[in-house]
Amino acid sequence: MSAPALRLGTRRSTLALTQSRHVADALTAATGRAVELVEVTTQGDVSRAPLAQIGGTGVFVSALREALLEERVDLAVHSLKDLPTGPADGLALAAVPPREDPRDVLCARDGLTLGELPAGARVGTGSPRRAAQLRGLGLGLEVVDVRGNVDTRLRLVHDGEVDAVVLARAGLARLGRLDEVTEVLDPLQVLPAPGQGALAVECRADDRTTHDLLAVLDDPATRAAVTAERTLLAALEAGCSAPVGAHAVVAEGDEGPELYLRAVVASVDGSASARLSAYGRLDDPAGLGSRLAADLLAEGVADLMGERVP
Ligand SMILES: NCc1[nH]cc(CCC(=O)O)c1CC(=O)O
Repeated sequence: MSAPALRLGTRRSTLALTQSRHVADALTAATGRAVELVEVTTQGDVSRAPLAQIGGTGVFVSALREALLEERVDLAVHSLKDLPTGPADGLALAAVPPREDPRDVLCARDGLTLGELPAGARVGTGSPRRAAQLRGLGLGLEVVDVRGNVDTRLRLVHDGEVDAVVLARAGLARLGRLDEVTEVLDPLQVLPAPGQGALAVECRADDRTTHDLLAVLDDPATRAAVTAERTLLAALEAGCSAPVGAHAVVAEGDEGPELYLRAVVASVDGSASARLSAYGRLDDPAGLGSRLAADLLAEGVADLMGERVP
């Protein structure tokens, strides 16, 4: 008799379902186990209130985690950047699959790039990190707060509500919507969110069977990169509440592969920011993340806080 299907908890958005199917297929291909998708509604999907008011990006995650802990599902797939940095009691991050291109992109009317948008152009984003970095470019762009799924945001451009939106390339790639991209933003100008483009596969910490099965999906290079990014974020969250961007890659050093981590902390109004980068050992990504966070705090980034951003 074959083992029962694994139950994979997922949000209902098209992006979440696409990501979850991708993980389900990879798991079946690698292990032969059938995987069934179980849709879980989260408050972040239902409410149109600003994310800050309903508890930040964690709202996308907590309903899935409850379903796991209540044993309604065996595993859950999240966008890693939506996962709070703190420890999750009773849960394990069983796999971090290979990451998509983590960069942000511009989707603008008439094929325009950032540099071609006229001063005063309205650029939609709900992310303080994107808003701060866009304002910091000094192009006179008007950042407009928008919410909703990827489809909704792209429609704002097509309907002429805004001149452009900034989105994660990874989400558009997974949805087959890369044709909407008018410019891939250089991380030297706009650094992505820690963990952007990566997925997180969680299971119950005491469920060794599922944990061991999921290990086949783990990509050590992606896990090292996002560990550095998220350790940096956690250290900065403790010290300041300004928008943070971070991106780590595995780079070839003189003595073999190492990690290269870049980060930015910006004031929400974009008037000030600090950018730093550092190399570190591939086998100690957390060490690199905390070191770069300490360097940024030593540069005084806690003073960039301004108005409080959750
Ligand atoms: N904030 C919502 C969210 N969470 C993950 C992605 C995209 C996929 C990813 O970054 O892995 C998006 C949309 C976006 O930022 O454009």
